[in-house]
Amino acid sequence: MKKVKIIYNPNSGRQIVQKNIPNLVEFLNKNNYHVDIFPTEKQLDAMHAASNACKDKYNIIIAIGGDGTVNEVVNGIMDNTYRPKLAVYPAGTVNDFANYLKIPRMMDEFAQLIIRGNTIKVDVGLGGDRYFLNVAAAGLLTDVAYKVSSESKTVLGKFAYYLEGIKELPKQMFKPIKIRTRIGEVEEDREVLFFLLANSASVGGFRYIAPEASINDGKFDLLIVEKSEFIDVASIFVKVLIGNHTNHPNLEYIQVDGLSVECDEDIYVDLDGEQGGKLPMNFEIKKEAIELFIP
Ligand SMILES: Nc1ncnc2c1ncn2[C@@H]1O[C@H](COP(=O)(O)OP(=O)(O)OP(=O)(O)O)[C@@H](O)[C@H]1O
Repeated sequence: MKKVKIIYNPNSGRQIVQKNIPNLVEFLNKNNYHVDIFPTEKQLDAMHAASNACKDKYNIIIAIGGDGTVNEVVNGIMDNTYRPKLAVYPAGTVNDFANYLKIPRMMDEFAQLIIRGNTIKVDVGLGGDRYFLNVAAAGLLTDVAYKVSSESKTVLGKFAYYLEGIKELPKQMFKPIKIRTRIGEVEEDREVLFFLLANSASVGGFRYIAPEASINDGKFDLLIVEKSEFIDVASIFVKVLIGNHTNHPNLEYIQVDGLSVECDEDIYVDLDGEQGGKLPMNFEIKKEAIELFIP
């Protein structure tokens, strides 16, 4: 009998998906799976629960929540050499990675995905001492996520991010950060508004921000927006919506297997939508480190 651990955040997103959990458990039990559930109460609960599930040799972990919960579960799994297969049941406001993989939100479709058992090994990023599944980013707009309260996210969903983003634009728009990047042996001083390392193509609800990204190629897609005037940033933003921004003159878009960023300013790095410490930071990729259920 396969052992399944469900780790869920009762407060993520609009708290709709969580109502399906009893049905999911019943369905899995009927199909001969042993299921234990663990509701999180606070930060890092999901990480510890995932790490314990590895030690207790669960076959499958189902993470139910937003990108923050999924990030914690990934961190818990990556700390162990025995790694259960992971299924992400999206219940958050954005859930980029699950959207990218087209994971269903309907309970019966999601349950079928577990039973069918199709999986793919995906790359996992390491930023400093914390892992990330989808994105590491710093600069313009990245601290938006921290400024949106959990209540407003629950009510407004992902529009809360955009509303908060628009409010923040005038203040932060023209504040470039001085960084020194090292890619392989090449060091470069740059003034940038923003950079991100993406694993999948979809970040922050923008589906095509890293259009060439592949989740198992052992590479990150690095996108750097150089110091720019408002008009250029506006044109990049519009192009990002349809994914034809990558050859914009103010932007660099390349694939890398690692990156190191130095910076003298107090700049936070966002890992999968959560605060992940400050620059300077080294970023590495762990190729095909976790096995994920896919439709
Ligand atoms: N019971 C809880 N109540 C409040 N916060 C929690 C609880 N359990 C965990 N958390 C914290 O909330 C963070 C965010 O949760 P999660 O990502 O699941 O939801 P979200 O913020 O609604 O979704 P998204 O990340 O897609 O915006 C988690 O990283 C965790 O630290």
